[in-house]
Amino acid sequence: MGTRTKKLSQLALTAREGANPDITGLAVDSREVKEGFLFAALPGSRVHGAEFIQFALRMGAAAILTDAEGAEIAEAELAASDAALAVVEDPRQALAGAAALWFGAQPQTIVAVTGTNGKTSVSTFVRQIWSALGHAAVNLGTTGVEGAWTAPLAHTTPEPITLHRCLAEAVENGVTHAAMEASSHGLEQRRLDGVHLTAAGFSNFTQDHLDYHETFEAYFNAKAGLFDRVLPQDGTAVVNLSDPKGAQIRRIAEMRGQSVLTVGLGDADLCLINQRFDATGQDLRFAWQGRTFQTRLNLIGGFQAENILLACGLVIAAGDSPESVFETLPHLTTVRGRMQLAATRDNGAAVFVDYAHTPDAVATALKALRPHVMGRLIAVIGAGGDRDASKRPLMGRAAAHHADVVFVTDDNPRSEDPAVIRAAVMAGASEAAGDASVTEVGDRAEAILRGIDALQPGDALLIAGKGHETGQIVGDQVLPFDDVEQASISVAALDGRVA
Ligand SMILES: CC(=O)N[C@H]1[C@@H](OP(=O)(O)OP(=O)(O)OC[C@H]2O[C@@H](n3ccc(=O)[nH]c3=O)[C@H](O)[C@@H]2O)O[C@H](CO)[C@@H](O)[C@@H]1O[C@H](C)C(=O)N[C@@H](C)C(=O)N[C@H](CCC(=O)O)C(=O)O
Ligand SMILES: Nc1ncnc2c1ncn2[C@@H]1O[C@H](COP(=O)(O)OP(=O)(O)OP(=O)(O)O)[C@@H](O)[C@H]1O
Ligand SMILES: N[C@H](CCC[C@H](N)C(=O)O)C(=O)O
Ligand SMILES: [Mg+2]
Repeated sequence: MGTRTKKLSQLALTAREGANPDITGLAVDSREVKEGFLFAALPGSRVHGAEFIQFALRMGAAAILTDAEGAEIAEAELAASDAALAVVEDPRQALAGAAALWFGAQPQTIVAVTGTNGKTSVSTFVRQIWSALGHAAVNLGTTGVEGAWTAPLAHTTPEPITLHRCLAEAVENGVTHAAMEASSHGLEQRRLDGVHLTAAGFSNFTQDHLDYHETFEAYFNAKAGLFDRVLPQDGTAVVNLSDPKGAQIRRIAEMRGQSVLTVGLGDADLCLINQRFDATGQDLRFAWQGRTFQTRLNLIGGFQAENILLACGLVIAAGDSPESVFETLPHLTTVRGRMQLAATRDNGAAVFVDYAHTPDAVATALKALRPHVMGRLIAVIGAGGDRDASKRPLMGRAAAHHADVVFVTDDNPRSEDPAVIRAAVMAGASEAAGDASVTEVGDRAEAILRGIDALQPGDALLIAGKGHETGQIVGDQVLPFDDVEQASISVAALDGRVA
C-alpha cells in the first residue's frame, strides 16, 4: 500500500468524538495490522473480529471499524486506547466503501456475474471477447486474475481489500475492462459493494452452499443482492431467462429502474434458435432483437450456449456493437478445467475434465457430453468436505442417472473423513443406478486410471469436480493433484506411450 496516508474521513468513516487520524493501510485480520492501520473488526462465522481488537491496538492500529456488538466486546481495550473508533451498522459494507476509496482506481468498465454455475465460464468468455475486440481486459474469480495481467486469488470474490488492490493494480497495468464473479458468499459479505459496475449478469440458480446460507431463499436473496443493491440504477441487468429464477431477477432489476437485457430462449433480446453438435464443438443459430446470426463455437457442451449468450449480453451492455461481438465467437477457447479435453486414447475415446461440483452441474455436464459421444459415458465423481453435505447424494444420483459407468472417489476431503463423504455420494448413486454400474474407488488417481481403462472406441470420460485445481486438500495439507495431468499420465501408461 506504499507510504501514502489518508484521513479517516477520506474513507467515508466518522469516528466518535471527532477523531480523524491519518490512516496508513487497511486490514481485516489483526495479524496483518501495522502502525497507523485501520482494523476492520467484522462479525465472523466463527468469532467476532472484535475479539482481536486488543492485538490490533498492540500492533499500532490508528482506527477501528466495527459494529455495536464489536464495540461492546472490546469496550475495555478501546476505552484505554486513543485509537479512533468508527461504529457502523454494517461494517462489511463500510469496509467495502473504505477499500474502494483507499485504492481509488478501478477499470472504467466492470461487469459482474452471479449464479450457481457458469460464473467463471461467463466472466472468462467476456474477457476473451473484450480482448478480441482490442480492449485491455481481465477476468477475476475462481481461476485467479487472467487476461492482460495474471495473479492468483484465494477466493472467487476476494474480500474488499484484496479486491480493490487488485482492481487498482489492473488499472496501473493499463487494464480498462474487468469481468468478475460475484459469489453468494461475496455478496452476502458485501465484498464487492464498493465496485462501480456497468452491468451485472445472472446465469442460473440451483442447489449449492446450503451449509452457509441454510435456506434456498437466503441463498437466492444473497445472489439477488447483485441487482437490488450493488448494480447502480443506471446499470444494465443481463438476465438469462432460460432459468426459472430469471424472471424474478428481471423484476428486481426493473423495480430498481435498471435497463434489462434478456438472453436465453423464446422472446429474449438475444435468443438461441438452434444448436448442432459434433466431435469438436457446435454450431449456433441465434437472434439479436429479431435478426438471425449463425456462428461456429469450438466448445463442448450445449450449456455453453447459455454462457456465451450471457457473455455477449454483458459485452453489448457495456458498450460494444452486437455485430462486432458476434464476430469474435469462433475464436473463443475452452475455459481452464471446464469441459476441457484433457487427453485422447489411441482408440479415439476422449477424456474431459470439468469443474461440476453441484448436482445441477453434474447433470448438465453429463447431458452436455451425450450428443458429442457415440458410445458410453463414464464419470469419475466425488464431493468436497466442509461444504454443503446435502448436495452429496444428489450429485451421486445425477452421475448415475446420466452416465453409464460411475466411479465414486474423493474430491477435497478437507477436515472430513473421506469415506463418509463417499458413502453419501454412493448412497445417491446406488439408488439411481438402474443399468449403470457404480463402483467406489477412494484414491482419485486410481479412479481416473480405472475410468480411462474402461474407455472403448466412441466412449468418453468426464472427470468431475476439480477442474483447474492443482491440489487436493486433505486435512490442513494441500497435496499436488491435477486431473488433467493425471488423465494424460493414465492414458500414456495404458496406451504404452511415454508420458
Ligand atoms: C465462510 C466465509 O466465507 N468466511 C470468510 C469470512 O470469515 P469469517 O468472517 O467467517 O471468519 P472468522 O474466522 O469467524 O473470523 C472473524 C474475523 O476475525 C478476523 N480474525 C481472525 C483471526 C485472527 O487472529 N485475527 C482476526 O482478525 C478474521 O479476519 C475475520 O474478519 O471472512 C474472511 C475474511 O474476509 C474470509 O477469509 C472467510 O473465507 C473463508 C476462508 C472461506 O473459505 N470462504 C469460502 C467458503 C468462500 O468465500 N467461497 C466463495 C466461493 C464459493 C463458490 O462460488 O463456490 C468465494 O467467493 O471464494
Ligand atoms: N450455464 C451453466 N448451466 C449449468 N451448468 C453449468 C453452466 N456453466 C457451467 N456449468 C457447469 O458448472 C461447472 C462450473 O462452471 P464455472 O466454473 O463456470 O461455474 P462457477 O459458477 O464459476 O463455479 P464456482 O461457484 O465454483 O465459482 C462447469 O464445469 C460445468 O460443469
Ligand atoms: N468454490 C467451490 C469449489 C468447490 C470445488 C470442489 N472441488 C470442492 O472442493 O468441493 C467451493 O468452495 O465450494
Ligand atoms: Mg467460479
